[in-house]
Amino acid sequence: MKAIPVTCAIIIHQEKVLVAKRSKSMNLAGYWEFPGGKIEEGEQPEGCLIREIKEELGIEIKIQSPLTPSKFDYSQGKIIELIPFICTWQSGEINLLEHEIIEWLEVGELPKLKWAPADIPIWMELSEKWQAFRSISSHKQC
Ligand SMILES: Nc1nc2c([nH]c(=O)n2[C@H]2C[C@H](O)[C@@H](COP(=O)(O)OP(=O)(O)OP(=O)(O)O)O2)c(=O)[nH]1
Repeated sequence: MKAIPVTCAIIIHQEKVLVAKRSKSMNLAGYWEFPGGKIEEGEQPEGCLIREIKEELGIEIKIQSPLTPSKFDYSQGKIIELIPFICTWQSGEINLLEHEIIEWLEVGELPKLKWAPADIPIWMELSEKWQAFRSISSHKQC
């Protein structure tokens, strides 16, 4: 069965990570994820992610580096291949256009969330590599 490619953004700002809770209108409601979405035909993963983050959060991001994709079989033939990228916040103000809430968390707080299953290997890899990414600089000033 072919996996559905979905990109997601690990947005790092001031040594914290943005996490988003899926809203009632979404599939997997109530689960936490890294924002992003499905790659459309003819799209590259990076272009997809920039588009999705603008659509979901209303901000511009800069893609910094990829992490390892994670495949999860949600059953009934629905396999998601989640393709993560470390990103920084370039410009714009966050506006929740799809998610219920977002939080900025320290990496050590990530295990406490009820995660969409495909995301678990991704935040684990992020935790392992955190020293390399924690101080990644953002153009966005608070
Ligand atoms: N954006 C995003 N989606 C994720 C993550 N983890 C995870 O399992 N998913 C799943 C949820 C969805 O089934 C799919 C992404 O679809 P989407 O958010 O673009 O669109 P959707 O709600 O209409 O999806 P669907 O109802 O067709 O499944 O990937 C994640 O970290 N970010």
